Amino acid sequence: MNEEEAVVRLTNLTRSFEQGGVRIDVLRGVNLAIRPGEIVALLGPSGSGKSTMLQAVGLLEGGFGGKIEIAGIDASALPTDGRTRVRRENLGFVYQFHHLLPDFNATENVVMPQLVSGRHRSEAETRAHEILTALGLGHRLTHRPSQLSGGEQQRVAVARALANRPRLVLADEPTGNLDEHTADKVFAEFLDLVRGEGSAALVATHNERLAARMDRVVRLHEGVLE
Ligand SMILES: Nc1ncnc2c1ncn2[C@@H]1O[C@H](COP(=O)(O)OP(=O)(O)OP(=O)(O)O)[C@@H](O)[C@H]1O
Repeated sequence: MNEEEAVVRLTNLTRSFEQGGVRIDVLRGVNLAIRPGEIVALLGPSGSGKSTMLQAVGLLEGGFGGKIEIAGIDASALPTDGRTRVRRENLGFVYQFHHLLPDFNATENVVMPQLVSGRHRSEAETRAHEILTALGLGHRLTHRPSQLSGGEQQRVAVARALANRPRLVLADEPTGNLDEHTADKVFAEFLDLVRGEGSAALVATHNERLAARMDRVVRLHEGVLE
């Protein structure tokens, strides 16, 4: 893979935390490159640093050593506003808990990030309806999160993450809060949608079964990928 090809390229990524005078080296030199459209499972035991790694790639926090390139841009070298722009233009996020805005309905939750990115409202609404319908929520467009089931809430969160057609979706246990049957269904829909949109994804999970459905599996062990 040449430099231009990677959606994300991590080179010697490190992160340490200090707590009560004790230093923990969570990431000790992580290297990873993800191709456009490639869906990668990130496995590792609890506390191995999966969320920390996603935070690094998501440009959500500082304090990391090494290099984080997103779509060929060295984001680790950018000031905060530059990182925000790279994040908005390239990344979508799905978390274990949906983090939807409680006072806004499903459509509005999916419209919001598009408005922030400068899309016109009518276009954003069309896109929200298209993507929510693709996820089987055509009959739930005006429901608020509290009026939706857990699986439906998580589908709205998936729609929100994909709304801006991100090059890379970052997902942290995206179905970890759902029962097994619903998790399997929502996860299959998530994968279909990501594949259909041609986005790449990095998905942290404990679930080997879900991991096996992705294109590649990487494992965090003692601060490095194996
Ligand atoms: N802000 C912080 N301050 C101190 N330690 C932290 C901080 N954030 C994370 N850690 C530590 O870093 C380690 C990795 O945490 P992280 O949440 O990345 O693991 P994880 O693999 O995502 O775990 P899980 O699967 O349980 O979600 C843990 O030991 C955690 O306690």
